[in-house]
Parts: sequence; structure tokens; C-alpha cells
Amino acid sequence: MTTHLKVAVIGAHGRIGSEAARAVEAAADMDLVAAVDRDDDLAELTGAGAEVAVELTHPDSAPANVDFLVRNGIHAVVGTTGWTDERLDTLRARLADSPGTGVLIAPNFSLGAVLTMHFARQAARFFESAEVVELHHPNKADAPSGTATRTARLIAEARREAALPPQPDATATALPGARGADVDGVPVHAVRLRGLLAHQEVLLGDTGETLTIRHDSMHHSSFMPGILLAARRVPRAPGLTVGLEHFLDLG
Ligand SMILES: NC(=O)C1=CN([C@@H]2O[C@H](COP(=O)(O)OP(=O)(O)OC[C@H]3O[C@@H](n4cnc5c(N)ncnc54)[C@H](OP(=O)(O)O)[C@@H]3O)[C@@H](O)[C@H]2O)C=CC1
Ligand SMILES: O=C(O)C1=N[C@H](C(=O)O)C[C@H](O)C1
Repeated sequence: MTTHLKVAVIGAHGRIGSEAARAVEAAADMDLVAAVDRDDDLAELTGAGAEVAVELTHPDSAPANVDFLVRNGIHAVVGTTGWTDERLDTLRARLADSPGTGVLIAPNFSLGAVLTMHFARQAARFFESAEVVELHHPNKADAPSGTATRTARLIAEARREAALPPQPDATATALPGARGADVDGVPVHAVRLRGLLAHQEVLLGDTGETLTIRHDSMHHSSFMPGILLAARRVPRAPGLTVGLEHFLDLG
């Protein structure tokens, strides 16, 4: 008899959480043992014997939910954004008391977005300038997106490794916000527009040429293969992993 992975979804009434609950239910090797949202008790997960929980709620809610999961030895696949360095440090300290538990935090579960970040990091050292434009639906809680923030950090890391100087920008006067948010020296611009779902462009420029890397998620289904892959893999990855790329072989 094959044993199915017991998976719970937290944030199961939300845009991505509801899609994730359906994807888990449809997966031949998984059982959806709990699907909870804001007013539910997380004790449902322990009662149901959840082995892995997929956390897709709100940046203000995720740290406490993940803390609960780690304290109860439930592996976590976290898509919720808003993980500052301070929040990650707190989580690492909690994980130290539960060394067998795995937590994956991924700002984006779609393969195209993971590749966009990978390619942007690869390309960054060859260009004088790089900026990130993310475009999302107007109901999104945070700006800039978790993906854009991580993309900018990866670009900044590559620029530092290549000892590139700060990006040129002769702007002397600007309306507040006109040059976007400064994420580790990389400008990040956020567009909120009905009709959009989740999109990102990485613009790289140097003398006489530009390179644009663009990714579009047209539907929440784009995130599901990554979420299911992460749920299968996270029990074998104790500790904290940030980024789905660590569970993929990107060469
Ligand atoms: N990593 C990835 O690939 C992706 C990540 N995301 C991220 O996922 C998160 C959710 O996005 P989205 O689905 O659009 O948001 P929604 O607002 O549609 O859904 C979030 C759901 O979580 C619920 N919720 C809030 N707090 C809690 C809590 N403490 N416990 C349980 N449930 C709670 C909300 O309830 P209520 O409405 O009452 O607040 C809501 O039903 C965001 O951070 C988003 O950026 C989104 C898509 C892809
Ligand atoms: O809120 C969303 O919709 C999304 N959030 C994630 C992010 O902030 O990067 C992933 C994707 O962009 C969709």
C-alpha cells in the first residue's frame, strides 16, 4: 500500500491558497488533510496529522503561522511574502530547536519566475545598469512584490561579486517615488493594474544595448507544479531554504 503525503493548506480561501488546496486534492500522492483560513484553529493541522503545510496568507500572518508549524514539527512550504532579514533570523532561531523540520520560503513558485531570477543574476555583472519593474493585480497586499525584491537582491549580489560601481543616475530633482524603491542599490518599480495577475521585467542596460527579461503568470495554476514539488521535497530538507531554485537542478 502506498502512503500519501498528508498536506494542509493555510490561507485556503485566498486567491492562491484555494488553487493550492485544489492542486493538493488532485495530486495522486497527497491527501489534503486540512484547509484552514483566518478564523480557523491551527490545531486542526496537528489533529489531522499534517506532515507538510503550505502557507499562503498575508505578510503580517505568515511568521506566527510558520512558528506554529515549526514548534509542532510540521514541514512548511511558504509562499507568503514579506520575509525581512529580521523575520528570517527569528525563524532560524526557532528552527534550531526543531532540527528535523524543513521550511522552504519561496517568493515565487512558477518555473518562469525562478528562471527569470536565475537569468537576471547571471546577466547582472555584464551590464552597467539594472532596474526591475513588477506588475500585479490591484488587490495585492504588498509592494514591491517578494519576487521583485529577491530579484533585485540577487542582481545586487552579482554586482558586488563583480565589483561593479553604483549604477549611474544623474537625477537631480524627482517627485517622491519617481525612481522607484531602492532595493540594495537596484531601483524597483511596482505597477498595480486591474487585468494583470503577476508579471515582471528585468531591464539591463549598457552602451548601445539593452536586455529585457520578462515573465508573465497568466493564472494561479502557474504556481502549482512548484508548490507540489516543494511539498514533496521539503521533508528531506531540514532547516531553512530560501528560493525554489534550491529544489531544482538549474545547471
Ligand atoms: N510564492 C508564490 O509563488 C506566490 C505567493 N503569493 C503570496 O501569497 C500571499 C497570499 O496571496 P493571495 O492569495 O493573493 O492573498 P488573498 O488575500 O487572496 O488570500 C490570503 C488568505 O489568507 C487568509 N489569512 C490571512 N491571515 C491569516 C491567518 N493568520 N491564518 C489563516 N489565514 C489567513 C486571508 O483571510 P482574510 O481575507 O480574512 O484576510 C485570505 O483568505 C501573498 O503574500 C502573495 O504575495 C501569491 C501568489 C504566488
Ligand atoms: O501577490 C501575488 O499575486 C504574487 N505574489 C508573489 C510576490 O509578491 O512575488 C508572487 C507572484 O508575484 C504573485
